[in-house]
Amino acid sequence: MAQFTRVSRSVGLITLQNPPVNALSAVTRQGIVDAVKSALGDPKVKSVVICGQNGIFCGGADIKEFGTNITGPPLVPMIHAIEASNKPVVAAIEGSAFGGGLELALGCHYRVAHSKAKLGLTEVTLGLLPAAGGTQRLPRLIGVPAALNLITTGRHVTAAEALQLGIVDQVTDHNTVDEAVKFALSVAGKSLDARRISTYPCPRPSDVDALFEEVMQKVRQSARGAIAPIACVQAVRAAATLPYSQGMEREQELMATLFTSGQARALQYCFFAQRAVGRWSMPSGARWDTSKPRSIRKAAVIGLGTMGRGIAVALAQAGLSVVAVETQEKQFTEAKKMVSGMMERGAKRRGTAPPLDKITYSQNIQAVADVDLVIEAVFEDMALKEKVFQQLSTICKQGTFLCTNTSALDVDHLASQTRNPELVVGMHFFAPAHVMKLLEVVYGPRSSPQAVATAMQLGKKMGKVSVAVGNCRGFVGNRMLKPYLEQALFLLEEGATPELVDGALEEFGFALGVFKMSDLSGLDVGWKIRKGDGLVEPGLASGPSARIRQGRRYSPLGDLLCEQGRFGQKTGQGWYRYDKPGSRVARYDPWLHSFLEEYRTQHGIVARRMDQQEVLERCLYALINEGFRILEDGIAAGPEDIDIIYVFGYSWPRHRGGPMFYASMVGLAKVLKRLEHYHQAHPDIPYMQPCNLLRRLVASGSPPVHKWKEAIKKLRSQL
Ligand SMILES: C/C=C(\C)C(=O)SCCNC(=O)CCNC(=O)[C@H](O)C(C)(C)COP(=O)(O)OP(=O)(O)OC[C@H]1O[C@@H](n2cnc3c(N)ncnc32)[C@H](O)[C@@H]1OP(=O)(O)O
Repeated sequence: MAQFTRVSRSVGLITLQNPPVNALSAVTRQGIVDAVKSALGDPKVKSVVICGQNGIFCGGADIKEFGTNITGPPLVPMIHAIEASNKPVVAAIEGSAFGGGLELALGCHYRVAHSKAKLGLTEVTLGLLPAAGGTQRLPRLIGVPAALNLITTGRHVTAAEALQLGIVDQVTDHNTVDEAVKFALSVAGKSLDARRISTYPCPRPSDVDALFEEVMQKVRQSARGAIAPIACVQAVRAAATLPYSQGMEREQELMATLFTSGQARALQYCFFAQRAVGRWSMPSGARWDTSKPRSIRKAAVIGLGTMGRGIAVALAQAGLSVVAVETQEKQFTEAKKMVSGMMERGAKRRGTAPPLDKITYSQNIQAVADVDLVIEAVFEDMALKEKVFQQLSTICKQGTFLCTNTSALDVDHLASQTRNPELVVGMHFFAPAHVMKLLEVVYGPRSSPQAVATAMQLGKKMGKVSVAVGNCRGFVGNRMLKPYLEQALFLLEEGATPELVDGALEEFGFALGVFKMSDLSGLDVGWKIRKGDGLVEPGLASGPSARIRQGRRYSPLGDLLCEQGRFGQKTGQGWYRYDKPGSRVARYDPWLHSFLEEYRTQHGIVARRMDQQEVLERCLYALINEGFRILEDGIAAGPEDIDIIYVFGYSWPRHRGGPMFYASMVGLAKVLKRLEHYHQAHPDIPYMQPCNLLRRLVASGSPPVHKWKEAIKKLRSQL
């Protein structure tokens, strides 16, 4: 709702009251319409201020209403009535003014913002466009290039930048509402002719066609198949080329196509899923709201390889004191230099001072004796990690949380090396750890709720999206990646090329296809793991049995490349060829293609043609099937956890909502049918055998993704 009061005798104050973010729900819109009517009808009111309660102006349209039959007064005429008012209306912006919130402010005649406020037309991040006049007013106010930048990215601007761009008229460090009231008193009775943005001519760039063509090309490239940014460009083009009323019609038309699109549903699902993962629970019944985290002031990182360095930087940037330990001399010297460089570059980007003094370095593990939490990031070797955990358990003060950054190893086994296994959890960061947003917090059967709560809170402090998951080989992300990578190799054996597979996945929306990604990460990483698992058999025996290992189909292609020293980008050769070691542009490699042909001949495989559809189905459905197994095993609490891991850690295209959401959009029955088909065709690939949970969900009528958690609980209780 919205409340109308009169302050300073002649200022009508309209306060949006819809906690927590004053979203523009039907009731709130009705409240605003009524309050504006009261203010304009009150002869004592000479000017009006619109603000939001609890320090936040407005979080925009109520996203929860989008999937429903929307009632109440629409935003466009409501904002238009405010702009058309003959009494000056001032927006008092505290906290956030996002989406429809900023559009409401743009309908006001003046805007006063607190210095800490953030503003943005964020609709594009939800698969929409600013359809309450935002695409038509903003370019008229700040010009086409700046408006295009804000509208197509949805980025948040600070009050200072908003002032510089001309979005706000005044920035204050004081009480924003008081300042806005003063402002409103000062403009009462003044002409509003020059204050209604919709009446401004849109500044027309000299060569509109060339500008929009260039922007469209850039946006298409970065959108990776998302349609909303493209519609945003089209809407702004309408502002630059059409009168306001026709521009508004175009805005509405474009919005109508987006509103019901699967992409908007996917992006809105991601918005809520990202928040839902913070409300974690464990099979023991422990939960986010009943488990109290401990405050961590001083932390240690053991091992300053690539991951350890990134983790140390992330901790220091979050304001913690960090003890960084590396026992190897060469790595120690190199790491100190690298870490300082990373912090300096980060600080330069943010315009702050680098927190260099937050980190102390040591070559002696004893230096961690007084820290509150340790993150072990040594080489991925169980024997080495066991030793580190045994040492930590004796060195650290009572109650220190011991965390491992392992990406796949058994967290419970590491816990068993310590005196207090309840203090042990996994904190699985993604490279580069100071940049990537995802953190998997892995609990073992003995991890205490407090240890999980503490790791989750620490992740939040570091600006991460933290997801609590159970302990199994590869946890959620890497466990699901295995069948995906495996399928890609099998496709190559059967006749595909890295270009075909990567092309299909990149068209689907991944930033990099599976082979380019492997070249980037380094092929030797997986090779070492496979060697450890006893899967690698050097030499190339022929015949089908050479491709069966441990009773299931196996492709040695990756091993054969590694045997040739082809480790990917770092060696200049992998699945592609690079101009020199370390180069990033993947080029077609004739050697690889002859190698694949030779391999097929040697193994009696007749290459067949395959299309992008098969590539997508085999790679993605194998991954999704494993996702269902993870849900069945209770390793992830719900589909949202899996989806957020994939969107934030594995570049799954956000506009497709994550693998489990994608499966629900494709239709569970179809996913099941295709898995059955591929399993029949390839009975030696166990990953293709449809998971029981998937079968049971289909049998129970394929409930929508937001009902899976409940359905799984019910299915479990029937067992
Ligand atoms: C056409 C379309 C138009 C006109 C639109 O306006 S589309 C909506 C555009 N608005 C946004 O994109 C803003 C979305 N919200 C945020 O970015 C943030 O919530 C915030 C910056 C406003 C506040 O952040 P924070 O303080 O961290 O709080 P949370 O993000 O955790 O949010 C708190 C709860 O509020 C729910 N919420 C937030 N925004 C909306 C909204 N616009 N509609 C409905 N609900 C909203 C959010 O989901 C949290 O609730 P729970 O999920 O935890 O129950």
